[in-house]
Amino acid sequence: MTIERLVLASNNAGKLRELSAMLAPLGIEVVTQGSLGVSEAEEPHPTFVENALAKARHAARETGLPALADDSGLCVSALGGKPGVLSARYAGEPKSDLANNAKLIADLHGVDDRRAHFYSVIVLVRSADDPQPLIADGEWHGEIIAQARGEGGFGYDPHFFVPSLEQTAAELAPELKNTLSHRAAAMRHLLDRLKTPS
Ligand SMILES: O=P(O)(O)OP(=O)(O)OP(=O)(O)OC[C@H]1O[C@@H](n2cnc3c(O)ncnc32)[C@H](O)[C@@H]1O
Ligand SMILES: [Mg+2]
Repeated sequence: MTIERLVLASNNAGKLRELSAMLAPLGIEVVTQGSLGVSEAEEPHPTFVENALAKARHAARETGLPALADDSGLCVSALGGKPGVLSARYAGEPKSDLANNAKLIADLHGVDDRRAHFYSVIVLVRSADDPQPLIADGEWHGEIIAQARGEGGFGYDPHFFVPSLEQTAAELAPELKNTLSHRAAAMRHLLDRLKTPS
């Protein structure tokens, strides 16, 4: 599959930064859906993969370009996998990282089991009705800590502690997060598939 230009189907500044950095070495021209005036896609589905597909198809339909979307979230063991697909709006509307983190920490008050993982599905469609979308996923395991640490990243990163590094995702240099994260793993798998002729 040869792609010269694609639209990033996300309105999340943190994600756009990370995805753009990961795609930079490929020599593909990357444009954000915001710069092309794409309307906000619905994300009504119970699974990450369905929401990622919906976002990618929507951006491809509105721009006529190949589109890449990420649907991701934080899955906390003691909360039965929540906030999961609802991670962006865990504390309700309007979306707020601060409010989401406050709710997460309140929900885990007094809970010993702090295990959690981030999950990302990245979907690439060549056109809105592409019958053969490229789909890849990745996970990143860690623990939720009550005290926020670090200024980097976005979303739940200040509370996502990686024991092997003794740092939160927000304390990691962006280049390091971009090699270790759920999104990095999904992107690696996707790019492997992209390189395979079909
Ligand atoms: O749908 P788009 O426009 O891409 O932006 P979004 O923020 O709504 O994205 P999602 O619907 O995929 O929701 C993902 C949420 O999961 C959280 N999240 C995902 N990846 C994360 C990461 O790398 N670090 C911290 N939080 C993350 C964060 O709260 C995101 O808002
Ligand atoms: Mg979203």
